[in-house]
Amino acid sequence: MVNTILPLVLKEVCVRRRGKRLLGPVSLSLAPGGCTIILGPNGSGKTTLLKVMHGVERISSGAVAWAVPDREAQHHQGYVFQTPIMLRRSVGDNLRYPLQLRKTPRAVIEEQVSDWARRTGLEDRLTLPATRLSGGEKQRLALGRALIRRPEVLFLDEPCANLDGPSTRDIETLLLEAQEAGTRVIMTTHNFGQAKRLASDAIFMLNGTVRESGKAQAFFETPQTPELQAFFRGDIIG
Ligand SMILES: Nc1ncnc2c1ncn2[C@@H]1O[C@H](COP(=O)(O)OP(=O)(O)OP(=O)(O)O)[C@@H](O)[C@H]1O
Repeated sequence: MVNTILPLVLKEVCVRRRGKRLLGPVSLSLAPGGCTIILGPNGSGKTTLLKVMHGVERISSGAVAWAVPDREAQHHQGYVFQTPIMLRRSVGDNLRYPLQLRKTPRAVIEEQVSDWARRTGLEDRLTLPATRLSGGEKQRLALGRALIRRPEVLFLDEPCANLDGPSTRDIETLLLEAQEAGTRVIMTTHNFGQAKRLASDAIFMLNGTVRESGKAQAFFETPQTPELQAFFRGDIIG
């Protein structure tokens, strides 16, 4: 059992594909606690950065290091995609699966599944095939399935991109509860309102690099670079 897998430190990380630099050089450090929001125009490298941090995008140069060996750090992370990926099983089995992989005792699994079904508002959907859920329900299930393992770090790529107001609020409530329970959240979004509601700190990506970053209040109220000022005005940049 580890105390913490954080900080996560990226040093001069670059990702190149077919001679084109998609990311970098990026250097940053993420300490425990809070929610980091990654903002930036389409194609600025937000998803690539998130995947590099999660260890599923090969880096071309630089270094990515957790406080513990990578294999150990992997066990304490979750990743939620913009389009939720459902197992072709019932809602309940989707929630059970990550705990079964961990060989959690059956009684504990059932207790956890009913707890997370309640938290995600899916308690009357447990026997339904997950593929039949609505978009908002699927995303709540994807989040519940990630959080049921109590990850120390949770990465989310635009989790509310296709959701309406109430569904977005449900996801944000779950994320705030997760933070209170000790999960470090790192998330991309195009929604400024959501970014302000959730961020304790923020990163602005442009052309594959971090153009500006800082604590949420200063970042949103007094952006320093002309590019972030223009982005907040709604100008087309990049
Ligand atoms: N495997 C790949 N091979 C080649 N190019 C790629 C690959 N993955 C991403 N790209 C390119 O890298 C750049 C950054 O993509 P990325 O998805 O990280 O941006 P993003 O900021 O998340 O964009 P969006 O807001 O549209 O989701 C884009 O130009 C994209 O086309």
